[in-house]
Amino acid sequence: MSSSPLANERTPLGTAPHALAKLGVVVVAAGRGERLGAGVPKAFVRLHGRALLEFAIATATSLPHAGHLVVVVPEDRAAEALELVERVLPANSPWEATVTPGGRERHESVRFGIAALPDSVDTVLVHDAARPFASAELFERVLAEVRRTGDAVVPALAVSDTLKRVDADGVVHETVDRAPLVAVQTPQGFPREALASAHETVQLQEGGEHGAPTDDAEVVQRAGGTVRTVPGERRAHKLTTADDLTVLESILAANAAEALEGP
Ligand SMILES: Nc1ccn([C@@H]2O[C@H](COP(=O)(O)OP(=O)(O)OP(=O)(O)O)[C@@H](O)[C@H]2O)c(=O)n1
Ligand SMILES: C[C@](O)(CO)[C@H](O)COP(=O)(O)O
Repeated sequence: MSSSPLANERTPLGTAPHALAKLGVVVVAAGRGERLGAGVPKAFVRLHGRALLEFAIATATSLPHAGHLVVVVPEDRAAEALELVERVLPANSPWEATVTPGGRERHESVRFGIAALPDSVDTVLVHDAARPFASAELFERVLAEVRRTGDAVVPALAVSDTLKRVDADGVVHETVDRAPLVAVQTPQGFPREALASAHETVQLQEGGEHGAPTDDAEVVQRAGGTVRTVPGERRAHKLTTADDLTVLESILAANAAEALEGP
């Protein structure tokens, strides 16, 4: 960080001055976490004394690139998020950071995040704060594939359970072939222009036959773009319900030295 993110009021919530950033990372942390029901947004849930958002910021800004990080948070959490950014980013970091308010739906928060990136950013990784232990290697794998292909890229894991189609009463109608199915994670990577214009297109279509898109790959696909996959990883597990806390605790224990390393 070239100076404190509070030093320059470029957005309503504060920003650092920016140089020639080419990589942008948007960490979305503005969800309400209703399925978890912790009483605080998931990004601010603490594991071993640290907010989930802190882990995501630390990993994103550990990438060996000069980049610009945008953290998208609920408006009333902006000051807390700025404090986290200041704590995590070392004074000599090549990363600059902006905190900006989110929207009602995830795709709106991403759109606001993209808008807060400096013009010099040409490639964007969008990451859920709710996946705090996605590794730097995963970020690099996605980024390399975006730059190699010029397409959108998402991390994907094979589905390991047998899948059934059921009706509203829970009665099974058929077994679904799982061979062509994958579960996708974040970070998801995109050429900036493709992502920004896809979000504009989807915003105009809102209220149409499709519901709200749940990830950015879907946004790009709806706009006619190609989305590729790279191998995902178990440690990029998402906090969705209370059961996931146990999974995240075990991932943290398995990667404790690295994940709990102080700034
Ligand atoms: N309006 C929203 C909704 C979601 N997110 C972020 O998108 C990620 C994944 O979303 P999800 O798991 O659906 O989070 P929540 O919306 O918080 O969860 P819930 O649906 O249970 O309320 C999270 O890091 C969340 O903070 C966001 O920035 N803005
Ligand atoms: C973006 C995401 O993490 C990809 O799996 C996911 O779509 C988040 O939203 P969800 O509604 O919990 O699937």
